[in-house]
Amino acid sequence: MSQGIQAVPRPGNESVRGYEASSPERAALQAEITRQSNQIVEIPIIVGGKEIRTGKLAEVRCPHDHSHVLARYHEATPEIVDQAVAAAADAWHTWSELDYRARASLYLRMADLLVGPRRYRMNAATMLGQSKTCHQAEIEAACEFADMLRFNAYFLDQLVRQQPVGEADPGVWNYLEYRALEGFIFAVSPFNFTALGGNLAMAPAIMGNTIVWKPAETQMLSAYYLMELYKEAGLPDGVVNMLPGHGPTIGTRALAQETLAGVHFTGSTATFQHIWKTVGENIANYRSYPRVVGETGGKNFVVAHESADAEALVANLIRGAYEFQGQKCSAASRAYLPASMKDAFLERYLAEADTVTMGDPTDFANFMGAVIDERSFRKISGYLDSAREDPSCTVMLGGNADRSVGWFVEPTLVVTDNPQNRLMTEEIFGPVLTVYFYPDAQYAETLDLCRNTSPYGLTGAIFANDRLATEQAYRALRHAAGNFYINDKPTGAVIGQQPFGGGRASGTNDKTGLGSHLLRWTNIRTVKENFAPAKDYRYPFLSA
Ligand SMILES: NC(=O)c1ccc[n+]([C@@H]2O[C@H](COP(=O)([O-])OP(=O)(O)OC[C@H]3O[C@@H](n4cnc5c(N)ncnc54)[C@H](O)[C@@H]3O)[C@@H](O)[C@H]2O)c1
Ligand SMILES: N[C@@H](CCC=O)C(=O)O
Repeated sequence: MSQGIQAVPRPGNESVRGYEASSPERAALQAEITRQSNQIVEIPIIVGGKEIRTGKLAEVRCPHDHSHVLARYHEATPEIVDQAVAAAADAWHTWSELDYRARASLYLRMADLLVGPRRYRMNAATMLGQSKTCHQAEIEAACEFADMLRFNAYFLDQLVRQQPVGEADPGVWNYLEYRALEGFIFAVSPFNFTALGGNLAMAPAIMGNTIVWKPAETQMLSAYYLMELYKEAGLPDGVVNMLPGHGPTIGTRALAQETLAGVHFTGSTATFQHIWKTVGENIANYRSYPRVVGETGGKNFVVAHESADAEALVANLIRGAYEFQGQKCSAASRAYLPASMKDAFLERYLAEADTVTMGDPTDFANFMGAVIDERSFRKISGYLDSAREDPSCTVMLGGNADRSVGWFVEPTLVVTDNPQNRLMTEEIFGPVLTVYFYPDAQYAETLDLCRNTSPYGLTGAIFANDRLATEQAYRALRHAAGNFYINDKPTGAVIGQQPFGGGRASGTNDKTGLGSHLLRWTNIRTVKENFAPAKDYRYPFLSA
């Protein structure tokens, strides 16, 4: 455990670069975008550090230019899942035995590599492959993942220092050992955050666990570069084994393994519920009870009180609803605004939203790119059709989608007079904000309505200047959001500052960015050493 070693330094958050015109970072990023645009990467399966090619290839294309192929990846088969589990088991013997200080040190080095020489590679891959602007890529693929690596090293160090607090009996020494779980962790990541692809594997790995990682199909380019980063930083082979391919094919085989020790998932609620159910059905076949940690969807709200600052409300709704095309689990998706504000709000919102630019995100003039793929495009288009056809809805802005070059969906504002409309209750995962204007006098009822409308509990925000109104919302919405914002957008949580996650249908709320998260990935052993063991079984009351 080496608690005598100097503590891991307390990290700060990595500074976000601005990419202003003629800045050196803009030039460097543009050069890297050009380089990556002019190649097609062949992505292998990586198991035990070895590259495997099945020849069954799938493509990664630019969402904003779907004729542009960026990469081809080899799809894993069920037999390769078995090989990955075996490779993880092999690596476990050395990785889980390694001193925690060595693992922490490796993570700090990895973070420095990421935001140093590999920064533009990760950002460019995220912009091209996931259609993020330079800002959206920078805040997560570079800065957030570096923060995750550094804070996890710090949290690990803090955790192993947590030891029994009771005063030991004379002649006794008690301590805790933070062991790896016995088996492998199945990490499953979504398309929308490169940093999550990283952290879903690397958070359990820092506790000595070894990982079978299944990235999202549409995130494969940045996923591959993450594997390159790990190798370059000196991560031993087999600690993270990457399986590109079809979710259910890989998932079915991985969840059937008797050595499954945990699932670390982020993605949709439906997929997580399926995984949980499968784990439940297989429970008698596992060697231990797998830890199941999952963060899923949201239907995130913004409530404004009549005292709210209208300018701040509009700016934060536009950012919260449309940045990264609304494809954040935290995106503002439903808003409850006072009727007295309606005309002024709409006037300002429409004028501001009219300046929002959409197109190829590698053109630095654009605020938005395209949604991730055809499946997503069709799903969001269905909601736009529903808004147009439903008499309780009026499309005030946008409402159109264009698939001719890329998967583009216009930033959309819908006003509804039915607060139970599906646009107010279901996760859309696209740039669609629906607003319900409530009678000003019904603020308390509206808070109840907001709390009870959706099955999710991820993020939400209150905009108010009146402190009593703020407190009323704080109390009424206590269980409606795991991340609650006051006069701020409900997106953009920062590691170490706003630990992230939600309850209800949104997940297990184990809070990424909080030290206690690592407790889910360790199997603590309590050790009592007795320097003067009893030599007579009789208690004092039995002696003559
Ligand atoms: N709460 C959070 O922190 C958070 C963060 C990011 C994204 N999300 C959510 O993620 C969703 C969007 O991401 P997505 O479209 O990639 O989600 P998704 O559920 O479609 O896919 C997530 C991952 O699960 C895999 N998968 C699918 N079926 C599987 C199966 N049967 N077994 C194992 N793996 C399987 C996919 O291939 C992918 O890697 C949204 O609902 C969003 O809210 C939540
Ligand atoms: N942590 C991110 C959301 C991640 C989900 O997509 C935020 O706070 O906006």
